[in-house]
Amino acid sequence: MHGALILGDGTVMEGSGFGRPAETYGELVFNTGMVGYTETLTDPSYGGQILTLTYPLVGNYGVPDPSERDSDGIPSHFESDRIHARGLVVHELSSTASHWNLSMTLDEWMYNEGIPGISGIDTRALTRRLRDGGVMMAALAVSKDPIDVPGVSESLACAKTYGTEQLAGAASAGTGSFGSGPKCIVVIDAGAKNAILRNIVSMGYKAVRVPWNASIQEVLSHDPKGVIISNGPGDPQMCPETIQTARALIERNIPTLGICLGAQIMGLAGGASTYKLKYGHRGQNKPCLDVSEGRVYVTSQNHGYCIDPDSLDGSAFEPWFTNTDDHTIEGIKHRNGRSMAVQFHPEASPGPYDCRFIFRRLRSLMEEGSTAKK
Ligand SMILES: NC(=O)CC[C@H](N)C(=O)O
Repeated sequence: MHGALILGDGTVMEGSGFGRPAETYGELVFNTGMVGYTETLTDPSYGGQILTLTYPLVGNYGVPDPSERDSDGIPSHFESDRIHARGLVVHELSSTASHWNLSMTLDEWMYNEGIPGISGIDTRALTRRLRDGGVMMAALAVSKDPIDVPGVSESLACAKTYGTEQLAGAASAGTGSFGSGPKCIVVIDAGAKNAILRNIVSMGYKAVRVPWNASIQEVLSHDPKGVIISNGPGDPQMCPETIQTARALIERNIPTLGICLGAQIMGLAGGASTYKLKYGHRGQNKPCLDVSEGRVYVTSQNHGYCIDPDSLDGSAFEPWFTNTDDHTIEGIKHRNGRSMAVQFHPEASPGPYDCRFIFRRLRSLMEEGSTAKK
């Protein structure tokens, strides 16, 4: 099949199409992870984006069975119930996928999900372009017929830009309850990954999922011991309802953990501000320093926005983690110790499990009250 990737700066890259023939538009971002395309593509935080992978060979272990669920009813291998990225750009698509739990190839899965992909692209050269020019809107066209590049470029110029779309609402899976623990943690779902639910259940708590725009009354109606504000796509400033609920949780001293988009929302609720990074952090080996303990963790990340460090002065929060590559803020904690937020992904999936202790910090806060300050 024909495939063309057309960037907002006028660059055109032609390759072979795979997945579903379609034309799609989104913010083009790159991820440096070497594995984990199943989890990455189903991560709702990629809503509104076309994803390119720097690792050169993709698809060689296929895709597991989407219907497999664990005993708590949470999908075993997928981070949500569908692919959220709008398109996929790879260098080489493996033609010989093989794995013990493979149920289909990446090409078949993307076809079934209606998502176009392109291979034969020098994704490392493309990544250098994004690092120099910053993330930009792009079009991906896949067709059995030759691509009308000028026509697609024209449509790209009219496409809605990433930052102006309300993406969290579309990514939010709505209400649900998982696990059977006697006490519950409410997850405000702005596009929550299933790994967040798995971590809650594995701590012996019930996970109660509420929509991204749930009011404080709706959250409190579940009598939660704590609350997690989830990851999700888009600009955090497009989520005023979630920011309002976060502010109410902070005011009530309810143990709360924000993750990625949730961290940015917590920051905004506490009086800090956010800004857009030039090309974001997306990968599985991003080093983060715990500024109070002087310890560095290897973290999984996927974000394009960040909390402004200068705006933390005079806000309810202080810095907790910084990124040792570019010194941006990667975590904040409330000055009263009752709420905290991390920009990276303690739930991993994909990525290292080194930061699962963040969930245990929330548990300490819920179970020991204000003694668990860190
Ligand atoms: N993974 C996330 O939650 C992403 C948060 C936000 N959409 C960003 O890009 O910064």
